[in-house]
Amino acid sequence: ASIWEKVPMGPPDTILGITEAFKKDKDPRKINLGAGTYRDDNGKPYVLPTVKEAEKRIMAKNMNKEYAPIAGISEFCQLAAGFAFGEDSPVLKNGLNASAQALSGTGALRLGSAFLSSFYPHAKEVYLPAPTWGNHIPVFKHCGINVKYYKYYDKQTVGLDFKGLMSDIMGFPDHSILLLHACAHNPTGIDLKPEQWKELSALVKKKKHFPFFDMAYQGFASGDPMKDAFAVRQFVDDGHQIILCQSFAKNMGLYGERAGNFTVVCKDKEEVERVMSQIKIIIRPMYSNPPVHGARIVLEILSDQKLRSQWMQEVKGMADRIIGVRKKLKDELAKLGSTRNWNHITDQIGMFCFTGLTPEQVDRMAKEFHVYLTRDGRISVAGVSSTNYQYLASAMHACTK
Ligand SMILES: Cc1ncc(COP(=O)(O)O)c(CN[C@](O)(C(=O)O)[C@@H](O)C(=O)O)c1O
Repeated sequence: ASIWEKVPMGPPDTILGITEAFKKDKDPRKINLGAGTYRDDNGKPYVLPTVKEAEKRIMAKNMNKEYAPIAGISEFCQLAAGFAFGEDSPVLKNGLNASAQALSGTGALRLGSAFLSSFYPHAKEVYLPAPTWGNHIPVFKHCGINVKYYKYYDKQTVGLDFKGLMSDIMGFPDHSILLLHACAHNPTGIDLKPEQWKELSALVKKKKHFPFFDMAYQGFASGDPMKDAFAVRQFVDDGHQIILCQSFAKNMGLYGERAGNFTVVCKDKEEVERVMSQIKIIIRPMYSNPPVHGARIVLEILSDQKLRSQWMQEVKGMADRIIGVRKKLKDELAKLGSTRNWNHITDQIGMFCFTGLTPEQVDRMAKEFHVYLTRDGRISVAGVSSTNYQYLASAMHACTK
């Protein structure tokens, strides 16, 4: 008998498993609306021109392939932190950010939960929005941090349940850890408005809660990275010492390069030293040090004003294409005679549209129409194009009328 005979078959990933099912489908009309990865209007992956230019410059430098430091390429970490907090933020000016390069957003989340698990001086449990990105749950649980939820999505209005959110957060014990999606909430595409972020910040301050920000889509929500960083900058301005997890997977199209940044905002430089020392102690036995190529690309782009502003245009172009497709899809549903209110398709923001389709309707979309989306009814809008939005609308209409 094999030593591993007791190993059970685990379930496929709720998100990445959709792509597997899509690949198996041979029907030419098939559409993949599962994983949150950008596609151009021809349904193809998009390598940003500024990324290609950055790679050319890196090649020309004939760099070596030595290990990066445990905490990664420090210029990358500083530029990434500046991109989030603002170059003129006191956090950067006074060197209060303990920042380490991470294996993209997931890696940063993992460092954050490991750090909290070892050092958070209050209850080791995190409150996640209901619903949230599926991977948030194991990222915390695997580090021994219990997960609970705060009200977020209002099924009736297919919008934000801000009252419910605020009353939950008011009711939690002081010093609770709150996971906050900085922009482009996944899976609902529903974000707080600036006024609501300010109200939430004041309440979090009153309750001494700990804000743990996940910003995986900066630039992808509104098309303006500075606007998308509003919540993070508001909370820091209000004096919260946040944790921030950043990903360059989407806004730079560096999915497979795993370029991310992890920051703990500290009270002074001495605290930064202590915190950095512990972050390095977590990283060393986990993966020792991060891959250099993705970080070098981000560094090339963020450190060159011309390349950086060209990149901002490219990010805006991606966000604008998604916004345009949302409108086309909503208008087509109306044209087909759907009597449902589909305003949420254009009210929502970022990579995802929370359609409101039930799991059974989602199953029909796959089985009868070869359209693949996650069972919570989320579609990755980037998978919709000017050549497939009509077919998609007809499938959605057929499953919901
Ligand atoms: C809220 C959130 N946070 C962090 C990440 C991590 O991303 P990465 O580690 O690649 O930087 C994702 C990606 N989530 C997906 O876009 C998605 O929900 O489809 C997809 O990439 C994924 O891995 O699931 C995310 O949606």
